[in-house]
Amino acid sequence: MAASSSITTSSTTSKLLFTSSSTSTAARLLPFTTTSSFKCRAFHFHRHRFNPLLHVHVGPFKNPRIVFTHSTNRPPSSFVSAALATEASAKVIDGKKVAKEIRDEVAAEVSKMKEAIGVVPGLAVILVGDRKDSATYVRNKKKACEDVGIKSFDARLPEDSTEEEVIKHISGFNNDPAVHGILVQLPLPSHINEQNVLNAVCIEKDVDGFHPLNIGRLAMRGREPLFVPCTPKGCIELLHRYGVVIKGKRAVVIGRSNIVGMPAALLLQREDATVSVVHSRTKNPEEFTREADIIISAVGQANMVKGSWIKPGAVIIDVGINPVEDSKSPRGYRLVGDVCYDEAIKIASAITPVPGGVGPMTIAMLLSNTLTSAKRIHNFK
Ligand SMILES: Nc1nc2c(c(=O)[nH]1)N[C@@H](CN(C=O)c1ccc(C(=O)N[C@@H](CCC(=O)O)C(=O)O)cc1)CN2
Repeated sequence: MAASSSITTSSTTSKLLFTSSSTSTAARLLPFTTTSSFKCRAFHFHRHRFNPLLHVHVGPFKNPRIVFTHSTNRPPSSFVSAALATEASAKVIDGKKVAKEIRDEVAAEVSKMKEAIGVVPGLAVILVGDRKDSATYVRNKKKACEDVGIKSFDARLPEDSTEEEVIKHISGFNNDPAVHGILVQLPLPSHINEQNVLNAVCIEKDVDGFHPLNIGRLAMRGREPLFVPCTPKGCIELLHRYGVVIKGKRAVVIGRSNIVGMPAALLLQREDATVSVVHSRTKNPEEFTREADIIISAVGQANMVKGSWIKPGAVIIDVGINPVEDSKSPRGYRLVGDVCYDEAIKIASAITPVPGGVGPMTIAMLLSNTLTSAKRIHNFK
């Protein structure tokens, strides 16, 4: 296996620029990134600069691929072009497809439960304010519930609602036996204390897994959380379903948000990976990522992770969903991940696309958590 240091970066002092807030889910919640040139150049630059020797490597997915090894000897140009012509690309981890499989599995279980004990799982969603993206996610969650036979309840509260009003709605759902899962769509308007609100959800119905008791249990050896946050759970589920071995591997999580980065790191550790967390204060993050067998990136910086940051054969889970200007797109923008996909696909052994990677898994995991909750509450195996 080629040393990852064979692909170096031009900057020796690079630093992450993303904003790491306790609540943000990376770029889902960030404004547009303006990227004049969206093509990633670092890879091409280094490829030519180092005239790397190329050889075939069989990665975890038995995909023949090209691995770059550092050499000062210039290979014959015909060799280079022949090798480039056969350049293999990473396996694409299809989150949309896996999410559909999970939704089908949940639908079958929901119908079995209804038939056996007459109970229909119920999910309550609280939306405060009128953020368009949040309204879309809530609508998608409602539709996903309908599709699998979960009953959905919702409370839509105005932007200027008080914390007490939000908590009153949570209490109503806490006491409603038809509701097995409760989630408060994030982010909340800035005048509302998110911690107070999340603390008010009873842990038995905390299908988002954001209650401090659930996170605390996730962090402790020998303790089990009642629920695991949906996006990080979706990342691990993708790794499992694609047969990626986690045990004993080096994993790097980029970002330390409460919603994704921090729980993703805890989950990887529970799976016996050796985990590093790279964040906005990390100096030279690429020194960590280049050692990683698995990278989960959740920072919200379009194309921040270059090909040169990636160890050949690594598995990349890209949680970032970043809108970048694109005049050719009808919406005027398109979505890209934190990882420079065009570069990474040539170096990694497997990678999630954006869109269609981790995003759809978030809602599939929510449905699965809601079903688990209803089963637990009604002691249905
Ligand atoms: N209470 C919560 N709030 C938020 C969560 C959460 O898990 N719980 N996560 C995000 C938003 N989110 C769900 O709420 C979410 C984000 C993105 C997707 C998704 O499927 N994305 C698509 C692209 C969609 C598009 O085209 O715009 C994809 O990646 O393919 C689903 C759910 C913040 N808030």
